[in-house]
Amino acid sequence: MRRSAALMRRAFGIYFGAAPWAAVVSIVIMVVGGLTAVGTAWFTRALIDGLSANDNSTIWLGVAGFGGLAIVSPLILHISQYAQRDAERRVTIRTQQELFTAVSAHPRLTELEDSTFHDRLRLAHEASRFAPTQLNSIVLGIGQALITIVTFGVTLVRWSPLVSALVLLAVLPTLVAQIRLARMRGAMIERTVPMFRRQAFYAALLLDMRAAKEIRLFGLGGFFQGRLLRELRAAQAQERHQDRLALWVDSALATLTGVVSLGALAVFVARVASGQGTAGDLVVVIAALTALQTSASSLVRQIAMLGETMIVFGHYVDITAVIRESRRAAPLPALPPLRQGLEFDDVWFRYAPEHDWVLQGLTLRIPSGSSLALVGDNGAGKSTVVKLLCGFHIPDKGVIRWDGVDIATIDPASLRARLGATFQDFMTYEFSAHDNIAVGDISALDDRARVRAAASTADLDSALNALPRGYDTMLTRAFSDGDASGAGVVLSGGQWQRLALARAALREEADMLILDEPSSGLDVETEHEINRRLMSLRRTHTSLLISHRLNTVREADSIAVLSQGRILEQGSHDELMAAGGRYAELFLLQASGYDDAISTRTSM
Ligand SMILES: Nc1ncnc2c1ncn2[C@@H]1O[C@H](COP(=O)(O)OP(=O)(O)OP(=O)(O)O)[C@@H](O)[C@H]1O
Repeated sequence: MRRSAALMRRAFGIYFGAAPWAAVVSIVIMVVGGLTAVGTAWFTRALIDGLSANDNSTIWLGVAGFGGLAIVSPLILHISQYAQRDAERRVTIRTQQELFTAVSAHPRLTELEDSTFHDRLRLAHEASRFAPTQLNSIVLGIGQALITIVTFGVTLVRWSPLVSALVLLAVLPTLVAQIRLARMRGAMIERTVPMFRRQAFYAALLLDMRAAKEIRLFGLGGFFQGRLLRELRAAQAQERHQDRLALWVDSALATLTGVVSLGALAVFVARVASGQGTAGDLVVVIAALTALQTSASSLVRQIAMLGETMIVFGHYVDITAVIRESRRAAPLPALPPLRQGLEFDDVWFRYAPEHDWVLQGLTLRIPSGSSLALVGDNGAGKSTVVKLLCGFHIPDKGVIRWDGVDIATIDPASLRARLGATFQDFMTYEFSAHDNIAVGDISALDDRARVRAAASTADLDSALNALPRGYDTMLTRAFSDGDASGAGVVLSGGQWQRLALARAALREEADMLILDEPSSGLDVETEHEINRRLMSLRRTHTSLLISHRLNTVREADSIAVLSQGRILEQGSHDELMAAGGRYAELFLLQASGYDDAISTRTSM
């Protein structure tokens, strides 16, 4: 009950805050609308009785009142529709802003990688678009139905309290049934969310430009479409089952209330026939019975919808609670510039309790101003080290220290402001080339010189200048953003990689540079050139470099080999080669590939 009250308060807070005028208009309309039905009945009665009694003043009262309502009622309908739609637009802006602030407010990735969280997020997203407005309409609808019920109820009670009580009691079973049906529907909505989410995933996949090549080459269109339809059918089957149940229950209960109303009508007709009322009275009674029946069933339906909408809106409120929690929480301390170094101290980590350990007692130190290269087999945990360093996850055991301070205890945003990074799975945004680089440090959005300098560091400046609209060229063909020339281009894989490097280079003030596989897609010449430029960047920064191409890591101050979640060996290139361990083995294996190629060429 307390939760329901809190949800209602929140919904009204959003609605009244976003569209106060629409809120006031809708309340006025609710009252006027609630009185319209009884007004129409009473003016009709005046008209009929005036005509029967040849009483001109009563006739004119009936005509004026009836005519006035005939004009006002449609007007009310139009104004209320306008107010409702305008409120919807304003509420959507507010809720979208709130919802996405909440999503971005999650400082770690742990929750975002949880499928249950995504199910709730989908419900919250749906609720954000309709729930506050719908809850407001429902409450107003309930108010309107109650006004109609009370006004007609008073009329009927004057005629026969017993029959009136029976008519109202007949609504009770419907009320109970509708509340149960609403709960079942709420549970059904929660059950079908994963199916609709999958269906949306397949739909997005079938429309995704990046997936288009593989879908066509491997002939996956029909296969994905089949899966999409399978999810949709499964979800719809649950909806259909629920709708059928509601149909049976609603039909049975509607018949019951219909029979009761019919009985009540028979009683009143008999009374008028025996001279205990006028024809006009009978009109009012018929109108009252009809209005009571429709208002009561509308009331019941609104109460049921209230329950269903609150279940969905509850997810919105829970998801956005993170905003208020983060406002209430004491601010975490900010991180000072790196002076001594960064240290992983016996760090253990796994992505979920049911998963295997990825890091098993990792101990590693990167002194300030030095460069450390991390190498190791696929799946050894190198990118995981980067994610922990960026504070996306917190170690299960052990500590990561920045100048001796546990990074789990400081503000993640201040940590990230001190890092420049290129991830292995970097993003390719469907923006212009300029914006694609500027996202690396959004303060550079209007600073063309800084963006160009960063592009130069990644050896990309001349390639971007050569594009049809230079740095303003859209790096996509899916959006034109007002450029009717259709000059959007798609960069090559290596060019994208250089662009991702430019993003990292944009943060020239960052204390630490993290490069996760920065050169895997580069041609040899570019790799050499970029290495040369990055080297100067690395000299001025503390850096962590991850690469499978061991010729790119040999200049690092220290090289650490990661294996089975801990450091197997560490030292300079020369030290590790002299030690003849895993690094030396891998280096010689890669070098022998080049030697074979060279000897094949010279023997030709
Ligand atoms: N988000 C995640 N959720 C669950 N498991 C994950 C996640 N990311 C990585 N893993 C698992 O953690 C292990 C280490 O992955 P990681 O990406 O850190 O390896 P890596 O050394 O960077 O590999 P590569 O050289 O192939 O890039 C892998 O077994 C991987 O399946």
